[in-house]
Amino acid sequence: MTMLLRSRQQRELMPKTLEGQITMEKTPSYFVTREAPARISAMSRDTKLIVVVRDPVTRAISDYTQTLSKKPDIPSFESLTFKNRTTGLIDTSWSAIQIGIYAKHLDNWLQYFPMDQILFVSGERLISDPAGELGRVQDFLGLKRIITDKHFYFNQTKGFPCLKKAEGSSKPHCLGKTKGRTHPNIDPEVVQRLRDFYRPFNMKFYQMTGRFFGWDD
Ligand SMILES: Nc1ncnc2c1ncn2[C@@H]1O[C@H](COP(=O)(O)OS(=O)(=O)O)[C@@H](OP(=O)(O)O)[C@H]1O
Repeated sequence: MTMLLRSRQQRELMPKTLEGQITMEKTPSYFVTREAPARISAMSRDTKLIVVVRDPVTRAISDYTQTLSKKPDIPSFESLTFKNRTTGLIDTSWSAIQIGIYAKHLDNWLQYFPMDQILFVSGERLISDPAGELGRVQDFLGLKRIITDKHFYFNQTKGFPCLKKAEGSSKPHCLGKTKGRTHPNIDPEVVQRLRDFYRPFNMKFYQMTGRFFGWDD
């Protein structure tokens, strides 16, 4: 569901939750949609919010890779990055770049939700230590730590951790074909320019969340 609904409509679409159950909904665009915090807060002020974030530069390239897979004729990443390549002025209106300005989006959410109702999961740690990251998610949701490192194995071919057994099955489960696509090589100067661009926003984001995500090493 990518469309944002009015709070009453949205509540009606959500399954009924019994005592002891948690209803979850996942929509990537909520985090960057201006109206989302007000509407979700109107639906329920107690909603807990979980956001997976990764290095905004890699995120932008991943976003571009996804679009490229659907529209192979789009201009290069390098040309979309700049408003003016000569002056190095970055096109912050390009969604692939805009979405990675996490501190700005978080500011918008903090108008409606306290920080302790928002959990940021590290996309990098989700790959290198899935059980550790999911431990944080379970704690945040007030759940027992049921999912541990025993549930995962690292699949070298896929380059991601996979579940040893999928829910209701005895077979392993890995991420689908559209996850972990190979990214195109991007001009290192453009990557560096983007690193410089994001650094102050990343610093602000680390400060706001109290977590150092390590994107600026
Ligand atoms: N579990 C887990 N751990 C770490 N990384 C993950 C995970 N699931 C998805 N991904 C990566 O996120 C990128 C986009 O996937 P999404 O599932 O968010 O896609 S979507 O926005 O819902 O369409 C996509 O990035 P790329 O690998 O760069 O294409 C996915 O690989």
